[in-house]
Amino acid sequence: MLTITRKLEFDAGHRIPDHKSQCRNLHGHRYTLEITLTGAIITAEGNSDNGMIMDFSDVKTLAKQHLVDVWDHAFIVYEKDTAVREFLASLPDHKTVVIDRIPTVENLAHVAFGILKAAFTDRFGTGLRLHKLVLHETPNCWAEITDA
Ligand SMILES: Nc1nc2c(c(=O)[nH]1)N=C([C@H](O)[C@H](O)COP(=O)(O)OP(=O)(O)OP(=O)(O)O)CN2
Ligand SMILES: [Zn+2]
Repeated sequence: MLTITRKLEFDAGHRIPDHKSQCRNLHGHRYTLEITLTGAIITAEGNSDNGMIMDFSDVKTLAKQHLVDVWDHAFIVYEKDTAVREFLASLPDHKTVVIDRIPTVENLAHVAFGILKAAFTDRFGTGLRLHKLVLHETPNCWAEITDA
């Protein structure tokens, strides 16, 4: 299978409320996101995308629009983490993203995959689709999710 991969980075805060150790504290990461796409190579003479599955700059634009700019410098909080949600709500104009699961790297990868799958699927009528997403929480810890 032929794939292309675009890497992007963003910063976000989170906590894992039930964690046995340090991760129950409010803290943040510089996340690294790798988006792997597959699809037919575009063949359209004279077209800027000719010979590409998708222009890397367009991958970046779409990923920023749907995910990266939404999560960058946000605090990502579990909807049932009431104490933190109330605290964040008390801060004027705070950028908060509420998700329906604990923001572990596994769950963030799952949520990100759903968002980006919808954004990329068959955008050009070439069978374009999100094949794989890798989300690094630290240089040593990451989750990978592949289209079933
Ligand atoms: N399976 C998971 N385990 C842990 C997660 C997670 O999302 N999924 N998250 C954390 C912490 O939030 C943190 O992101 C990881 O902290 P840590 O283990 O300290 O990672 P480091 O890379 O900084 O570890 P070093 O020992 O310094 O290499 C914890 N567990
Ligand atoms: Zn963490």
